[in-house]
Amino acid sequence: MTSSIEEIDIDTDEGYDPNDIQEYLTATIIAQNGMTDSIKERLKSKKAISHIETDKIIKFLYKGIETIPASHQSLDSSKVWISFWIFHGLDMLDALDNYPDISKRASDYFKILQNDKLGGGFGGGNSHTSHVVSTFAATSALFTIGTEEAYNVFNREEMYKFLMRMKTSDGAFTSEDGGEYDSRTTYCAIAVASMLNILSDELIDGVVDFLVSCQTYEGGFGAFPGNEAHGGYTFCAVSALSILNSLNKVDMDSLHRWITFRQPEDGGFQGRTNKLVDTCYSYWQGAVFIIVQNYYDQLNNNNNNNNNNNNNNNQKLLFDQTKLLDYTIRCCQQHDKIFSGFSDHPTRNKDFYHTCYSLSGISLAQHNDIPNIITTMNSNTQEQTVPPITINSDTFSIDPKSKIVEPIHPIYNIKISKCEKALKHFYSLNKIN
Ligand SMILES: CC(C)=CCC/C(C)=C/CC/C(C)=C/COP(=O)(O)OP(=O)(O)O
Ligand SMILES: [Zn+2]
Repeated sequence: MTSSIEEIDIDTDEGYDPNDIQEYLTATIIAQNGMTDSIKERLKSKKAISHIETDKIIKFLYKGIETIPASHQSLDSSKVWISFWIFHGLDMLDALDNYPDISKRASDYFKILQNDKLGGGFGGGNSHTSHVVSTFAATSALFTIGTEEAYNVFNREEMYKFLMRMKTSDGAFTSEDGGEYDSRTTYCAIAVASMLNILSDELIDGVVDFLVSCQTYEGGFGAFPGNEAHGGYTFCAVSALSILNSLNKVDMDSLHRWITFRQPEDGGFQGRTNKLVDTCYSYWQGAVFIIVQNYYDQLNNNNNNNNNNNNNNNQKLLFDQTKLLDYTIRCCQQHDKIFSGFSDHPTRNKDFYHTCYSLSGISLAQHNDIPNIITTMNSNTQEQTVPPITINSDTFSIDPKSKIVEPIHPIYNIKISKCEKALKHFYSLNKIN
């Protein structure tokens, strides 16, 4: 096999065999071959454990509540995100609620981050101006804390004014006053408004058209019309369209095809064509698979004139759940004597972001029937119905003693029980518009 791009002499065709596709080596293909090799190596090494090191992960996350490593200094504007990654990671392992004083400490801190006398919304760090993406992280963190004290932090009237101020004339939302806008900022605004029961006709005017225009010829969605399809932005566009009940406007077959090709034989998900698998996409792309599945399920139910949301019990998901668990748990769990957590790739260090989204992806892959949650917990009613969610039995073939991570809502990435409780709370309050 040719080992570098330079060795291919295209002009003379020397050494070029059109039947051997391995000859077409590019920088990204070489990187992918390296990734496949590092996965194979990892699977042979003692580091490849097949159970989730629950206690050590909890220790890693607890430590993060008290001390942020000096190396995270540059992430000052992401304090709100670091809080969410840690809280949600712990919550999925059922280790958040008993942490001493967590509700009061988090609520007091998030009150400081909320700019309710300065135009609404939340900043990402102390004294930061409001940002739509930080506001989504703050909302998710407080939903994850899940107490009345946490819910009472929100100033919904000011939040509504903030989101209305962020609206653009083409149906998107800017990140902040004078900031950029894309499918990500638009999802964050729509998700927050639907979570807090402040979604009005005026707020959503034009949003569906903007999001639909971000779908590319590949089938996935980009940040902006004409941008390359990417898993993060596809999650954002498809989730927001699902909240707005408008997935019928999407070229769903093309999206389905695109997302199916995002799980190469490495087992994990890649964010875009020809790029490396990475554990954060276990959630971003995993959730897209589930939203697509829920869309087809609903379509089939409607075609069958059947009003039950779904009749298939123990319905498997549209991706290879075992392979995703294998990549995430065995290849990317980085453990030492005391701590454990997840990295993006087999040869890298653990961090809070990948620990949160790896556990979120594991949660999706360990459960079947999760698509039904989207239909029954649709954030526009106080009547939340939690459907039966079955455990994917393949998870036990990887390790019979597997820890089952708590099931999450695929669109909001909040533990189901916390999501149900918060939505009931906010949908019992007056709608603001
Ligand atoms: C709700 C919310 C804030 C969602 C954000 C979702 C989002 C845009 C995630 C993608 C972030 C990410 C890892 C980009 C990597 O691009 P890269 O070019 O470094 O990596 P690649 O090679 O995997 O594409
Ligand atoms: Zn990543």
